[in-house]
Amino acid sequence: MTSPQDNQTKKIFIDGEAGTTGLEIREKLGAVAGAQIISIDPARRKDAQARREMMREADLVVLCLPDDAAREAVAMVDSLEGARPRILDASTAHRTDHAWVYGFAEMEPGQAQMIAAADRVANPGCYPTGAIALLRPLVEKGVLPEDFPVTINAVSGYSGGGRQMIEQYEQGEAPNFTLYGLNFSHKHLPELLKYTKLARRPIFVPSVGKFHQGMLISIPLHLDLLGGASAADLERTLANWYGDGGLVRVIPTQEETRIEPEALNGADRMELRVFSHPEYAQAVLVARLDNLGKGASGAAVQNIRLMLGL
Ligand SMILES: NC(=O)C1=CN([C@@H]2O[C@H](COP(=O)(O)OP(=O)(O)OC[C@H]3O[C@@H](n4cnc5c(N)ncnc54)[C@H](OP(=O)(O)O)[C@@H]3O)[C@@H](O)[C@H]2O)C=CC1
Ligand SMILES: CC(=O)N[C@@H](CCC(=O)OP(=O)(O)O)C(=O)O
Repeated sequence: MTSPQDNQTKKIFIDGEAGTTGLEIREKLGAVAGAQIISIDPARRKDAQARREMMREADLVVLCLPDDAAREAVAMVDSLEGARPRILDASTAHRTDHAWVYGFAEMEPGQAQMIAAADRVANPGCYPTGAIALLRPLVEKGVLPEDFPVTINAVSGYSGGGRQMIEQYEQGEAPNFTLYGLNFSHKHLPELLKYTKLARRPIFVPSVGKFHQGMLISIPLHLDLLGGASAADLERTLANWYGDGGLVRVIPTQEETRIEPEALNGADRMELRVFSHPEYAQAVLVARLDNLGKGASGAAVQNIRLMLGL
């Protein structure tokens, strides 16, 4: 017999549950009332038939897979007969696909409602979460011209590279610090361009350091090239956009002159700051988040709750 309680329970299959992001989502969903995780036999976690069976049973399929495997998983859902689970994809595969809703609830008014109603939601990338949060309000409000030459610097903990990179670091086989993306073609650029609304391709210089998780995204600006906008204008625009008490918060910098990436580890929120010097007319916008939190599993659980009304 089914109780009303059971009727409200939503079944969630995490394809890639054993990976870095999958494990974190599973753990966080344990605390969400009404979320029932249906798990695959670990011995069959890459078996197409076993995965299809789970997909058929699920209300929502969460993909925590490499891009190609995520595309294959979507094709598997599409080929199911008589079942149409909704999909949340944590990979890069569908983030700029018009048929998918971008899963950044705070990106602009109405986005959370679009996520709640969507069949297919793409979870944002970790670096784009910070850069889009800083840039989009400024572009939309006309404070930053859309063709402004923007450079996005960023540093991530090594868990951002998934299981393989974690193993390299933990076996002592990786350098302390590495700049990368120096082919100007990092996989996040299409997503950065589309959702910042910048018309000029930004220069994106990511880096990875010898710490497990945590992330900073920083964007230096010469304010005299901004047509009169002051650092206070930038901060006010961001503060008005995000308001108080949400997961994206604008923090006044006061006397701070440094910031480190690990302070939000384990948290699902993100902090935005505008560092500046009035005399030199220079500013640096900084976003701080946990790449595994608001940059991955935190955003995923936020989207799961929106999609399933939990
Ligand atoms: N780590 C992070 O900070 C972030 C990650 N993401 C995205 O989330 C996705 C997952 O990343 P992450 O968790 O870090 O990666 P991991 O490598 O840690 O995990 C991926 C998991 O998928 C499994 N897998 C691979 N191919 C298949 C397949 N064909 N069928 C079933 N399972 C498969 C892997 O198994 P095995 O290890 O045995 O190959 C592994 O368990 C990626 O697309 C990534 O871009 C998004 C935001 C941030
Ligand atoms: C340190 C590191 O390697 N980070 C990854 C980004 C994280 C990732 O692959 O996930 P998302 O695209 O879903 O954010 C990279 O630069 O490819």
